[in-house]
Amino acid sequence: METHFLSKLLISVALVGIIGVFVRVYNAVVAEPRRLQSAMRKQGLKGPPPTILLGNLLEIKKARDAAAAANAATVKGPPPSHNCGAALFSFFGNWRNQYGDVFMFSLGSLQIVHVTEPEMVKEITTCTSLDLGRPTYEAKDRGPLLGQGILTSNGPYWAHQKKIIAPELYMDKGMINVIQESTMALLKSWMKKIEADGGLADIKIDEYMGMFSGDVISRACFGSNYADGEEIFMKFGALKESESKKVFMSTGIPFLRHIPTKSNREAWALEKEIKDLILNVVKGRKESGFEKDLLQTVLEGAKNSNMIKDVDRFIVDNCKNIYLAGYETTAVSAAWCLMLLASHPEWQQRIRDEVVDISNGQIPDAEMIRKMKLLSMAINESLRLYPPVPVVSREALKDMKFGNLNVPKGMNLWTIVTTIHTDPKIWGPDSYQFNPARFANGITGACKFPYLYMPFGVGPRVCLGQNLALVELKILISSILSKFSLSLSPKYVHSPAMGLVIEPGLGVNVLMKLL
Ligand code: HEM
Repeated sequence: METHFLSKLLISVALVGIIGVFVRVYNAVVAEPRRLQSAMRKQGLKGPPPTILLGNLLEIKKARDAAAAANAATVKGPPPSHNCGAALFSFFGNWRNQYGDVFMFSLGSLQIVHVTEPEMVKEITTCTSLDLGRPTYEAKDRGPLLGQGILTSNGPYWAHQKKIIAPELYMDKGMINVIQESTMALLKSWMKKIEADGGLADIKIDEYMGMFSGDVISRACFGSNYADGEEIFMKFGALKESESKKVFMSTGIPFLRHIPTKSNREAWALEKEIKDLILNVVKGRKESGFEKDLLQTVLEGAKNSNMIKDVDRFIVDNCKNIYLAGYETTAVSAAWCLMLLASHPEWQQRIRDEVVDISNGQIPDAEMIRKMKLLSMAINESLRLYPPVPVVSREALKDMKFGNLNVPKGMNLWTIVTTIHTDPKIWGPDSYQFNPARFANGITGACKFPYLYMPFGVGPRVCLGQNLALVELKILISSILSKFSLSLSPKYVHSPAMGLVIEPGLGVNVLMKLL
C-alpha cells in the first residue's frame, strides 16, 4: 500500500518536473519570440519570416557558405575593393534592400532589430540609461569564454566594474615601455628571418601580430607574473578557438550550451584549468606581492567592494574579458593595416617619410606618435574598412523607446558597423576604397555624421582600451615601416572571415625587405 503511494508520488513529481521543463522550453522557444515579434509587427516593422527554433539561421548559413565559396575562388592578390560587409554579411545587404534600414530578424529564438538609420543609431549608441545593456545571451551562450566580467555585465554591477578597471587602461610610461619592448622583439625576429632568407622574406604576419598583442596584454595584466600570464592566455586561446566556431550558428538556440557534447566538455575542462591557473597567481600575490598591474587593480577593487559577492569569479572573469577584448582585436587590426599599406606603396612611402622625419631611427614614444598625422589617418581608414567588431549590440532590459519605435524588454538592437562604415551616402562614392586622405581633417571631416565612425563603439560602453590599442598600433606600425619595405606576397588571398572578430581567414603574407 505504502509502496504504491510512494511510486504514485514519484510519478507525480516526475510529471510536474517534465511539464515544468516543457513550459520553460515552450516559453523560451515559442512564446517569448512570438511576443517580441508581434510587438514589433504591430508597429509596422518587417523582416524575413523566421521559422520556429532556428529563426533565420538557415538563410544566414546559406548566404555565408555561398559568399565563402565565391571568395575563396576569386580574390587573389590586392583586393580591388574593400567591401567586407558583402563578403561576410550579404544577407544583411539583401534584407536591407528589401525591408529598409530598420527591420527585424531572428537568430534561433533571439529577436533582433537591425538598425543602420543614422538618427536611430545615434539614439541607441549614445543612450546612457542602464536599462539598455549588453545582450544577456552573450554571457549565456558563451559563458565559458566570457563569464560575467565587464564585457557582458549590465546595470550597477557593470558601472562598478568600469570604475575599477578603466583607470588601469589609461596610458602611462610603463605601458609605453611594455609596447616598445614587445615591438623590438618582433623587429628583431623579422630581421633575423630576412637575413636568413637572403634579404627578402615572405612572412605570414598574423602569427607575429598575435604574439605582439598577446605579449603586451600579458605584461599589462600580469606584470612580473607575465610567464604565468602567457600560459593562461595560451589555454584561453584554445578555449576561444573552440568557442569561435560556434558564433552565429549556435547563437540563440537555448539549452545547447548545457548538452555535454565533445566541444562543450572540452570548453568546460579548459574553463576550469584557466580558473585554477589565475587563482594560483592570485594566491601568490596575496602572500608576497605588491604590483601595479591590472590583476592587482582587479584584486584590490574586488577586496574593497561590498558589491562583489564572489571575488574569485570577479577576478577570473575580468582577466578573461580583458584578454578577449584586447588581444585579437589589436592583432587583426595590425594585420589588416599592414595588408593595406603593403598594397598601397604610395601611402606606405608617405607614412615612412613622416615616421623617419619624426622618430629619427628610434622606436617612437608617446610624444612622437602624437605628431604622426599620416599614420593616424591610415589607421583610422584601416579600422573603417576592417572594423574587428562588426556589430555594436544592445538589449533592452526594460521597455524602451527609440525614435518612433517602442522596443519591448528582451529585444536586441544591432548596429551593423561594416554597413555603416562603407555606406556611400555617408562616406562618398569611394567608400569601398582605401583612401586615408579622407581623414585629413579628422573624423568630422571624413564623415557626414561623425558618430557613425565606430570601430571602438560609441557611448557609455565605448572600448576602454581604445587609447592602449591605438598607441600599440602606432608604435608597432611606425617601427615596422621605418625598418622594412613591404609588398603583398603572391601567396596572399583576400579572405575576410568571421571568428570572434573579422580576421584574414587565410592570413596575410607580406614580402618583407630590410631598408
Ligand atoms: C583595435 C583594437 C580594439 C578594437 C577595435 C576594440 C573594439 C571594441 C568594441 C567595438 C567594443 C564594444 C563597444 C560597444 O559595445 O559600444 C569594445 C569594448 C571593450 N574593449 Fe575594446 N577594442 C580594441 C582593443 C581593446 C584593448 C587593447 C582593450 C584592453 C586591453 C580593450 C578593452 C575593452 C573593454 C574592457 C571593453 C568593454 C567596455 C564596456 O563594456 O564597458 N579593447 N572594444
